[in-house]
Amino acid sequence: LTEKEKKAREYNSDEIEILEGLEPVRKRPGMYIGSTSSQGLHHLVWEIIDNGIDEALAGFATKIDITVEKDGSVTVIDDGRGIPVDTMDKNGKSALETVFTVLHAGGKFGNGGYKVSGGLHGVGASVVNALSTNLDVTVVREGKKYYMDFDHGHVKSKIKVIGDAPEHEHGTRVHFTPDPKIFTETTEFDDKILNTRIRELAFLNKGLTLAFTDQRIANAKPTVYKY
Ligand SMILES: Cc1cc(C)cc(-c2cc(NC(=O)[C@H]3COCCO3)[nH]n2)c1
Repeated sequence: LTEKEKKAREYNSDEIEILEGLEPVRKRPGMYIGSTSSQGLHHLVWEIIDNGIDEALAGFATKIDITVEKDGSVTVIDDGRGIPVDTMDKNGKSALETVFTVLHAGGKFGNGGYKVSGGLHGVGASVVNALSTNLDVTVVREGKKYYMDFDHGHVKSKIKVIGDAPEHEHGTRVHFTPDPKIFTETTEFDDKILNTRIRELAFLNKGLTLAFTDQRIANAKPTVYKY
């Protein structure tokens, strides 16, 4: 086979999906997050938190922990059911991978009802993934701990079981580093912006606990919001 013939043969449906999936997001980020200024940067956190709020609205998550890590990356953890990890018959990928690599892939709403809160259970997750140099996700559900990570939205390591978990432990942890090639104004999170909106989200979702910790500050303690 000539190189040309090999290339033609390799360009199969997987390529189509990935190109369709996230390339447009990196090409026109403003279409998906409004802008690539500080406001767009913080929108990444809102998208991930919104998915945790959807899980709380569904009646499963009671707490969402948000942390700015020392290196400026962000970790968000909820105690919901955990994003499903089983393989989707549609594309042979795990539901977890699909949520982070396919645009508009999100959770169905129980009663099929229309969305009332922000996100659509995962629609924003793939956008955050596309605009991050690295994103890793850990899911604890049904007695097992699953892990996978991504590089600029592309799968870096496929889903794998990294351990067992007690039956009563469950949830999702998403950790991401915004891409400085996209967020050219700043990739530095502002804890006044974060605290203000996180407090607002706690007020809007009474009963849900949101805790914020800024690890860039020495001996930082969580600020807990609950109404
Ligand atoms: C059943 C089901 C289906 C889908 C698509 C997402 C979820 C889901 C999604 C989340 N959480 C998230 O996406 C983010 C929310 O912030 C904490 C880290 O995980 N919890 N549960 C659950």
